[in-house]
Amino acid sequence: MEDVAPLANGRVFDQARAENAVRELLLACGEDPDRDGLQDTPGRVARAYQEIFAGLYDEPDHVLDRTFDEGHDEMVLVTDIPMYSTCEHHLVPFHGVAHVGYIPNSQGKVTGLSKLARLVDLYAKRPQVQERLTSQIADALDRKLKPSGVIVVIEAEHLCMAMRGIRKPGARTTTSAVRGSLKTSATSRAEALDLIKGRR
Ligand SMILES: Nc1nc2c(ncn2[C@@H]2O[C@H](COP(=O)(O)OP(=O)(O)OP(=O)(O)O)[C@@H](O)[C@H]2O)c(=O)[nH]1
Ligand SMILES: [Zn+2]
Repeated sequence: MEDVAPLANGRVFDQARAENAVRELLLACGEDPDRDGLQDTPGRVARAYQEIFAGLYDEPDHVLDRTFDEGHDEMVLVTDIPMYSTCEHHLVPFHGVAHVGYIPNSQGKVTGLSKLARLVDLYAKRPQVQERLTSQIADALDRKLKPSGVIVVIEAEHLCMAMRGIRKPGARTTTSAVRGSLKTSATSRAEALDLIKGRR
């Protein structure tokens, strides 16, 4: 792999800089980055961060480029999409599941089901807060599919609240974002939430 890999969206991942930063962090913590066991760590951590933040280099709208006119104008909902993201305050993971649904527009414009999970992954692989992650997924669907309604619900555990700080492992945060008819119609929204809650 080249040291500075040019990636989409005008951003680059600077491997050498990231390695140096990890080495500095180890030194700052009082560790010896040259001891056996840590020698390859800066390179490894840098490569891991390139993967963990891969969504910085992708254009979300491209995920939804392929659409089909299926004439289906009722709810499409994918639940329990596994989600791993990184809290931008502490750079530790928050993880859980995302539920993503939409009601196609009157032309019945739909996208592939996997694209909903791809969209979750793309935005999750950035430094994030859960609220923004949830809205960004909803807004991308709204923008590209121009659906009648969108709902995104994310349930996650934040390791910054579990392994440090307030130390409440198991505490779960739920966020939702609704757009269009799923925002304006309490009945449609209740139907979607029932499908999400009753999925097991
Ligand atoms: N709203 C929101 N807050 C988050 C998210 N992830 C982490 N946080 C919170 O961000 C806050 C940062 O608070 P600070 O007081 O600046 O940082 P801190 O001293 O490390 O806070 P503690 O975690 O309470 O120890 C904490 O309350 C975290 O729980 C998120 O996705 N959404
Ligand atoms: Zn945090």
